[in-house]
Parts: sequence; C-alpha cells; structure tokens
Amino acid sequence: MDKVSELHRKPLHYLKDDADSKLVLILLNQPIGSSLQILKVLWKKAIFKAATDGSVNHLFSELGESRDSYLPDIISGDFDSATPSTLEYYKGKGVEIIPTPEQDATDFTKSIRITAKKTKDMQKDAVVILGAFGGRMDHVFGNIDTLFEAGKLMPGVPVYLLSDDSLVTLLEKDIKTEIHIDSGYEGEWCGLIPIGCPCEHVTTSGLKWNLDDDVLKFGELVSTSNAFAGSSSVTVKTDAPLLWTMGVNYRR
Ligand SMILES: Cc1ncc(C[n+]2csc(CCOP(=O)(O)OP(=O)(O)O)c2C)c(N)n1
Ligand SMILES: O=c1ccn([C@@H]2O[C@H](COP(=O)(O)O)[C@@H](O)[C@H]2O)c(=O)[nH]1
Repeated sequence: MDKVSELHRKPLHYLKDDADSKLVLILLNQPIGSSLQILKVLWKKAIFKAATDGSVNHLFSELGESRDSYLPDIISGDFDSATPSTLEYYKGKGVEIIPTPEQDATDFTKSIRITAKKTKDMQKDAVVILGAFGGRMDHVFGNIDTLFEAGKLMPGVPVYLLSDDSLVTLLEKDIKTEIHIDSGYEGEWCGLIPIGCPCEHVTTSGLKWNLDDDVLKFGELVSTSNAFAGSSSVTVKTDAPLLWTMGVNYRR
C-alpha cells in the first residue's frame, strides 16, 4: 500500500467541551499550576492516565481534597522524586505502581513505552503530555527526543506536549500535514524548528511568513515568532522530521 501522503492534525480541538475525543494522558514532573483547568478537561477525556515519577507529588498536593477524583491508571518511574508516602497513598487507592529503575532512558521515555503497550488495543485520538516545559533544559530536550520514539511506538497517533501556553508536536517527513487551527484555543504565534537534522525542503501555506521549498537549519534559518495568516488551517510539507510549536490560549 502507498504511504499516506497527507495527514490532518487537530492539535487543540480535544480541549473543546463538546469534542468526543479519546485521549491518553501522561503527566511529567512539573507543577500543575496554571495548567490545572487543562488537566481537568483532559482528565475527563482520557481513557488512560499515566503519572511519571514526581508528577504524583503535584497531583497529590495541588488537587487537594479532590485528589481522589484524579487517580491515574499507573505510576511509573525510578522513584527518585515521588515521595514514599505519596506512592503509598496511591497504592492504597489501587493505582498500579511500576518501578522502572533502568538509567539509560528517562522516566518519560519508559512511561510512554509502558503506556503504548497498555493501550495498544484501545482506540485513541491523541496522546497528550502535560508538564514537559518550564523545568530543566536537559529534560525539555529529552522530552522532545521522546517524541521521535513515540511516533514509532504508536504510529499514526498524534502526540502533543502541552501546557496552558504552548504546544509542541513532531511533523512527519515526506508528508504534507494540514494543521487545523480553528478550535478557538490557538494563541498568536507559531514556529517550525528543525530539531534533530536540517530540513532541506520545507513548503508551507497559511502562515504570515511562508516557506517555499526553503531550508530550515540551526545557524541558517529557524522559523520562530511566525504567525497565522487568517485561514482555518496551515499546511506544512517537509523532507525531514520538523517540530511544530504554537501558542495556546486556554484561559477560563
Ligand atoms: C550517554 C548517557 N548520558 C546520560 C545518561 C544518564 N541518564 C539518561 S536517562 C537517565 C534517567 C533519568 O531519569 P529521570 O527520572 O527521567 O530524570 P532525573 O530527574 O532523575 O534526572 C539517566 C541517569 C546515560 N545513561 N547515558
Ligand atoms: O524539570 C523537569 C523535571 C522532570 N521532567 C520530566 O518528568 C519526568 C519525571 O521526572 P522526575 O524528576 O524523575 O520525577 C522526566 O523524565 C522528565 O520527562 C521535566 O520535563 N522537567
């Protein structure tokens, strides 16, 4: 069979109350803070929830009295961050605790490997990861690296790193991706970041600064502070994996 040559992505539509989306949710070790409302809407739509190591400390402390309405399906990690008492609490509530002591992959990578196996027979519209930005820079790059593996673990399923102000996803090579930007939650800005390797041929439509078979490469051109031109979608064709990032405006 020929490879699909055009993909549609709706990176923020699942945030709409009326969207009937089936999500897989992964929590990383960052304060929930201003993403609390997003966490609550994602939780309602999540068919599987995975907490990664220290993320349970935030779930426990930031959700207060309502914490028992937010029990994840699994908690995994090398457990250098989750406090023993927090792990005991969730264990007592019947949450599956999965130690992943190996030190050649991050807790996030190990979590998404487990999640891919556990959800392999579930129909899922997207995998959404909360807590990937704003902390340690090595972790931010590690989280982006995990997107490359995620694409192989769950082919065809969009994977989004999300916060209340930014979204990051990896666009596949040799495919024209149409990104729908009409959920109402889009922010003002967007960017195309050639992480991993240069992109020699990138063509876009729907942006204020479009590319026309241009090269994106660190040290030459990286498309930051780009913007939408007013249409309901953007298209991107690239010959190498390319990071798409955009602003999120989810204030309620
Ligand atoms: C070449 C190489 N560099 C670095 C490491 C170290 N390393 C990579 S992933 C990992 C586990 C990280 O665990 P995680 O809980 O995700 O992060 P932490 O907050 O503990 O740093 C370690 C120790 C390695 N194994 N190989
Ligand atoms: O500053 C940070 C800290 C952590 N992460 C992500 O969370 C997981 C789990 O972290 P632990 O510190 O082991 O609890 C880690 O693998 C990172 O993916 C982060 O993004 N930023």
